[in-house]
Amino acid sequence: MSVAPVSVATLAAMKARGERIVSLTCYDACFARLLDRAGVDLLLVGDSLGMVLQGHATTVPVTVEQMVYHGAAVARGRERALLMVDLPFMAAATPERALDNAAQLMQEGGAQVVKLEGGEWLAETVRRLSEQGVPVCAHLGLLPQSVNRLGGYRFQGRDETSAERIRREARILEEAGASLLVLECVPAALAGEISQSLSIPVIGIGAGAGCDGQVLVLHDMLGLNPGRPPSFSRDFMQGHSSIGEAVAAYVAAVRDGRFPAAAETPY
Ligand SMILES: Nc1nc(=O)c2c([nH]1)NC[C@@H]1CN(c3ccc(C(=O)N[C@@H](CCC(=O)O)C(=O)O)cc3)CN21
Ligand SMILES: CC(C)C(=O)C(=O)O
Ligand SMILES: [Mg+2]
Repeated sequence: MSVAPVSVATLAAMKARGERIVSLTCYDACFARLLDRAGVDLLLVGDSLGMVLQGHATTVPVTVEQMVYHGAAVARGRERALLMVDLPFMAAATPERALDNAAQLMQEGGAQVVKLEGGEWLAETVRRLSEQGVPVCAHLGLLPQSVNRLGGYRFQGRDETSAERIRREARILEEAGASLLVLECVPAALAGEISQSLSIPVIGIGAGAGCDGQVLVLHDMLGLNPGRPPSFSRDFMQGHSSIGEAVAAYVAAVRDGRFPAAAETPY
């Protein structure tokens, strides 16, 4: 028996009902099948694959072609879960480039939602994409594609000026037509406030339990991070003897609001 596939409308309805949205990154068909069957709602083919799979120090080297390759693999494994793909570094540098690259991600890469990193400057791009029928996920807070400007992977929005900028940009991108928002590494109070004030679902990573949903990098939550895992992650293999069990435990913990706990909420 098949199940109704998840759409951005499904996620909006979940937010309206107060049901938490469960998301993980996913880069291949095998994991897509496993995560889909475990009840993950939203699969993100993240450009984090440049670090996790390819061994780069940042996500900057990742290309649109590589996102298409992994997107298509995940698309072949999924059935119910919605498939979101990152536009990688510089792929949304102009609205025209963003439209061309989003077309490729959707037509060849199986993307059902396209995610892009950045604030107010992307409003026109979000409007154009959404006019063309592309569901867009905005991404604010820590922007890993800007690591060379930022000088490291640090929490954002910790002072009032920067918090107010994130609030404002979230509003602007929603008004421009974004269907979803990812908030990465921002204080829980700020993320909770933005989640309540926006009508679109807000998915947090390192952003506390007050968001409408949670996302983690798959390898981090399976304890496969070779270095020190980010402080906001949890190793769900602890106490579980299979990957399927660990993923099911993550799904249940997010749904019940048990993840992230205080220990995984640095600010
Ligand atoms: N494996 C992996 N996990 C991720 O969450 C992730 C990636 N890769 N690659 C792309 C971005 C980069 N991200 C990162 C990477 C490191 C930290 C980190 O170590 N943060 C410190 C806090 C730093 C500070 O605010 O001073 C931490 O302890 O969490 C955070 C986000 C999130 N994304
Ligand atoms: C960390 C998430 C949100 C992401 O953008 C990625 O995995 O690339
Ligand atoms: Mg990304």
